[in-house]
Amino acid sequence: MTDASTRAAEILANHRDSIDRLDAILVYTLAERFKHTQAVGRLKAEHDLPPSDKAREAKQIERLEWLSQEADLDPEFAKKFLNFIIQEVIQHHKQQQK
Ligand SMILES: C=C(O[C@@H]1C=C(C(=O)O)C=C[C@H]1O)C(=O)O
Repeated sequence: MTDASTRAAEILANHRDSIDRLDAILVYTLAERFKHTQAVGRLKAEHDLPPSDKAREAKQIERLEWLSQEADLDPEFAKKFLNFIIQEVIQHHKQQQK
């Protein structure tokens, strides 16, 4: 291997280490979020509240748009990602009402 390719392999390994740590943060963050949404689902089931709340979601999407711009993240991707999670949460809430 040349010096340049050895250096490139080191840089790649460092980036991948960081990516692995960030993936762990994402998994723990999502798990923590689902713990809270499960608690919200229990509360909704106990008090006969609907599984979804479109007004709350609209506020979250608006905030996310601003946050993504601040963070230099594609806002369309951020919206798709949040929507994907919220749809999963709503399914959980529907299950909790059965
Ligand atoms: C968690 C809630 O239930 C649903 C899921 C949401 C979410 O995952 O952020 C937001 C709104 C609701 O449609 C809530 O009402 O706060």
